[in-house]
Amino acid sequence: MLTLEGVSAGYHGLQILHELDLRVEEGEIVAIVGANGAGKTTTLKTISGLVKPTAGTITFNGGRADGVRPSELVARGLLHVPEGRALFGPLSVEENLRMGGWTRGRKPLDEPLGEVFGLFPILAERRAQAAETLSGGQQQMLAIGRALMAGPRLLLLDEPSTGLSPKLTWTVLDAIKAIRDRGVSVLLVEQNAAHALNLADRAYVLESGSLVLEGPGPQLARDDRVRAAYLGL
Ligand SMILES: Nc1ncnc2c1ncn2[C@@H]1O[C@H](COP(=O)(O)OP(=O)(O)OP(=O)(O)O)[C@@H](O)[C@H]1O
Repeated sequence: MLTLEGVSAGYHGLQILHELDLRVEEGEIVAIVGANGAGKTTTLKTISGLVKPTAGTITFNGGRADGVRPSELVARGLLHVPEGRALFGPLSVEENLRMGGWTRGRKPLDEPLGEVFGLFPILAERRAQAAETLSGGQQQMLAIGRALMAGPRLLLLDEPSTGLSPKLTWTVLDAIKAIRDRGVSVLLVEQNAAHALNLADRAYVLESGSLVLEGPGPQLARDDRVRAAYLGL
């Protein structure tokens, strides 16, 4: 579904990512864990076309994805939910969700809207409330819900548990599993390695812009280097 081969990228001539090889298969939850500043967000931005790679190739769903405009990638089913969520604050929950459905053109949005409300019933209850007045957890659900409105094949999620209480974190993590079970692949970036490794079918460890380990989530969680560096054990 998604393949990165030898991908390097950075900002203003400063290289941040070094020759990344990474893949996400259909129906997988894949996590990237790493410390602050390791390049996790930059990796997602490079995949979604917000940062241009300086080397390497990215393919998505059988076609080239590097050098492609972000809006075209969205139309092809590659959706990025950024850290900070980027909601339309003064607009209502329902208006935010409907904006997410722009790729469907003039088709009615009742069906995808119903699916999002089924996944996150709290959003149905709050459908008329301004996005900026939602709690942090509700805003995260809305950001994910808005991406789902486009009918994604792959969701890129940047730190979905940031700022959430433990209970809400589990609500969001359970929703990510439910999304995968509906056939959407997920690439998840998390500083909270315990959560990410627990959830992921496969995971990568990113250190200073290089991928240094790869394996099934639970197996990486048992790796001594991962335990010492990222799980505080
Ligand atoms: N727009 C930018 N211009 C210049 N440098 C940037 C820019 N965005 C990020 N960087 C730098 O790139 C490096 C990687 O940042 P990135 O945000 O990808 O890391 P991260 O692993 O997501 O970190 P965190 O967990 O703290 O969010 C950092 O050194 C950061 O300062």
